[in-house]
This record gives sequence, C-alpha cells and structure tokens, in this order.
Amino acid sequence: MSSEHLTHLQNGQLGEVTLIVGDPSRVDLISKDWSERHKVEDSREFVLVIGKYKGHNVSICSTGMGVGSTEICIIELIENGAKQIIRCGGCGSWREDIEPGDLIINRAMARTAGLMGDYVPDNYPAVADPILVGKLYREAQQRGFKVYTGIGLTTETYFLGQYRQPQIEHSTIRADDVKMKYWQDRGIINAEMESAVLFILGSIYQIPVANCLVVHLSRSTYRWEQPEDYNRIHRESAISVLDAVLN
Ligand SMILES: O=P(O)(O)O[C@H]1O[C@H](CO)[C@@H](O)[C@H]1O
Ligand SMILES: O=c1cc[nH]c(=O)[nH]1
Repeated sequence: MSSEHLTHLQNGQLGEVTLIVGDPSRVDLISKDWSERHKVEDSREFVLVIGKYKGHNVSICSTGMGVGSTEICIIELIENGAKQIIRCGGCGSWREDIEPGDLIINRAMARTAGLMGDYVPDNYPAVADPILVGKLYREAQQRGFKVYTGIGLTTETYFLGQYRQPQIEHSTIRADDVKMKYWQDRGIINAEMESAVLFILGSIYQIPVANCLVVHLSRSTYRWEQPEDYNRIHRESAISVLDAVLN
C-alpha cells in the first residue's frame, strides 16, 4: 500500500538516515553533490530525494512549514521504513549571545499548548535522541561552527505564537512581549515550527530523531543571516550532520 502524500515512495527505499528540511529548495541545495541522486517525489511542499553520500544510502525530504504538513511527512516517512530522521532547519535565536549563522542542536522542545494533542497530552516530553544530539554537537564543534544546545520552543504560528508583531496598521492586536520574556527567563534559546512534532513522533514510534538548526535571525538584534551565507551554512551544516551520523 502506498502512502497518501508521498505516493511514489516505496517501503525500504529510504536510506540509513533521512534529513528533513522546511524549505523545498533546500533539498536540491543539500543533495546536489550526492551520487546516484533520484527525485522520488515532488508534490505540494514535499520534495523527496534518495541517493548516496560517501557510499551510504541517504534521503532528504521537505516538510513545508508548521505542524500539519510536517506531521504528514514524518508519519509517511516512518510508514515507509525511515530508520532515523534529523531536521536540518532554520530558527530564530532568543538568546543575545547566539547569533545569525550559529547552529543550535536542541535536546528538547517546549511547545504551544495543545500542539500534537491528538497524539499525546501536553505533559508528554518532546525530546531528541541523546546519542544523536551528542554526535551532532561534537561533529559541528570539531568543524568550527559556533554550536549551542538547549531547550527550544516549537510554535503553531509564526507571528503571535512567536510574539512577533504583524505590520497591520488598522489592527490594535499586539504581540505579547511579556510572554516571550517568560520563556526566555526559563532558558528557551530559540523558536521554530517543526521540531517538537519530530521529537514526539520519534519517541512514540521509537526511531532516533534530532535537529540541527541554522540561526536565521536574532530576536535580540533583529539581525538576519546574510543571504550570501545562508546557502553555504545550510550545506555545510547538513554535511556535518551526515558525517556525524554515518561515520
Ligand atoms: O527554515 P525552516 O526549516 O522552514 O524552519 C523555520 O522557518 C520557517 C519560518 O520562516 C518555519 O518552518 C520555521 O520552523
Ligand atoms: O524567528 C524565526 C526564524 C525562523 N523560523 C522561525 O520559525 N522563527
């Protein structure tokens, strides 16, 4: 039986590790130098490539942004035999000393109340596989990345969920800075929109999962990663992830 969205993927085709990314264009960016590269799926936000990296079977799939499409993607990857899944994504830094272009490998995620409530209650933890976290962290450090680990926040929404003000002049709705500080006071170092989904599904379906996020912007300075660095850092961090897991 084929899956409902990754309709061309066959059970057993996925590699030793499957990377997931939010942005579909990041699939080609990361996989372009793999050997025996084969695009299995290109539908809606889901672009899926399988191939070989340094002789190992590997795969990469885009999830799109947010809970809904990420849940579909991860479930269908697991249905088709994904062995371990690592999110190579982007995030905002919520700690002053963590800057655009740095890496964050989260060991756990807090989350918007109710997020993944169809699977688990809110008091179920969203945690990464600690062995993967250790491997990813060490490899990134050895390669000279400025890399941090800690607890992040996965939100359901980008604007109010991350306490970001929509620029809509006729509205008086305001983002709540106090709530952002509440999380920062409790050690939250970054925010994004998918990792808790991955961590929870990895735990309940018992496959190792982790993330390795490039900081796209600092919420302290509102400085963004420079466009000329964006592709290079995403590629180099994905190579670091693959080498960490496959060596
Ligand atoms: O760059 P990606 O991996 O998409 O990740 C982050 O960027 C998107 C928001 O701009 C969200 O998906 C968020 O999680
Ligand atoms: O601040 C940010 C940056 C990237 N992605 C997010 O979800 N939030």
